[in-house]
Amino acid sequence: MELLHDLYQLKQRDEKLIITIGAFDGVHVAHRALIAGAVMRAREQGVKSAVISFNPHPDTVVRPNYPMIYLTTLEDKAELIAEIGADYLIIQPFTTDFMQLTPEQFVEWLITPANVTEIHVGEDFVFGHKASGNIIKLREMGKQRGFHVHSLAPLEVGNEIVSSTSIRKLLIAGYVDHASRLLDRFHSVQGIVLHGAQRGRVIGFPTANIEIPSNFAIPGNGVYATITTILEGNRRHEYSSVTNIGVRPTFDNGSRSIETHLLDFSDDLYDKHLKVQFVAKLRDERKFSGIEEIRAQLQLDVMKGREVLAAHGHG
Ligand SMILES: Cc1cc2nc3c(=O)[nH]c(=O)nc-3n(C[C@H](O)[C@H](O)[C@H](O)COP(=O)(O)O)c2cc1C
Ligand SMILES: Nc1ncnc2c1ncn2[C@@H]1O[C@H](COP(=O)(O)OP(=O)(O)O)[C@@H](O)[C@H]1O
Repeated sequence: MELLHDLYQLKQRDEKLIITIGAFDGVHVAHRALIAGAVMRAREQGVKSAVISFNPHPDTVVRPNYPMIYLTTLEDKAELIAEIGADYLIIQPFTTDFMQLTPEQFVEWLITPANVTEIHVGEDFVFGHKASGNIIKLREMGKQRGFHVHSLAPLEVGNEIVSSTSIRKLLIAGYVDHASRLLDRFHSVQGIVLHGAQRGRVIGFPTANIEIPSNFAIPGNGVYATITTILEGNRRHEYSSVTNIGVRPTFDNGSRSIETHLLDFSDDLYDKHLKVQFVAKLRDERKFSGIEEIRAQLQLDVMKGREVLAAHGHG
């Protein structure tokens, strides 16, 4: 897949294109179905497929007072879209000027640089200033301008419509396993390992504390069975792990942290880049009477974590 930042970069190529367009935060099962549909059609016809998305998320510009909580970093989004098989990913900067485009101008922006033959979008797709363009308008414009519109009805998993909003809510409430069914993968959080109070090694469970990324979906406080990956350039080392998100009521009731204990691992992780995938919640965070009691619980957490991860085919 080729990553572009401007549709006009496609102009010189003079290729027929089947495109899909959206914010695609999380690249959840419905996004995947839409993108896979466009990729399949393009392959059938021997033309190229392009995914058009935005950065930052359009909601941050359209609703600036409403805090945005991302499900994916831009890098993860690109990687997930590449895995589906798209030929191009175009990340259009979403600015206040871009937000002002009328639906007609939006479609001109979309189709002028390239030879777009089909546009694949969800049925509820809206575009242009104040979301005044919809699928009916897009079809009308397609008739005039010579592209076909394919729409996908809202996708359900177990009678529930899949949406980035519902996944954010599930994660924040700690339902990481439920969220993973709508994502078709485990939700993950990445960060650099910071120095903590160095209490972990005293308890017998050293924990790598990762910096909490801002504006990102962090699962609710609690203890989770996780898979932690150490990212070093192109190298990735994966470990089973148990992770606590919270304020450590037994000790300091301090600032919120994400701390992960890697199983069958003993090495320095400070300043390393970690990715933690959340598989299932094990329990709520609690206040214990002291080190002995928390140590006994952590041993149980590790046992339970191993069981849960094994049931998911890991470890
Ligand atoms: C799997 C796991 C579960 C944890 N559960 C709790 C908990 O329920 N209550 C609590 O106060 N701290 C909990 N902790 C946090 C420990 O208290 C913490 O790792 C310890 O304070 C070390 O902090 P440090 O990394 O800053 O040295 C948990 C940590 C892990 C790894
Ligand atoms: N199995 C492990 N899981 C997590 N961190 C480990 C592990 N083994 C060694 N470490 C190292 O120990 C550090 C955590 O020890 P800890 O006493 O909890 O200190 P801190 O409070 O600074 O996090 C990690 O950042 C990492 O460098």
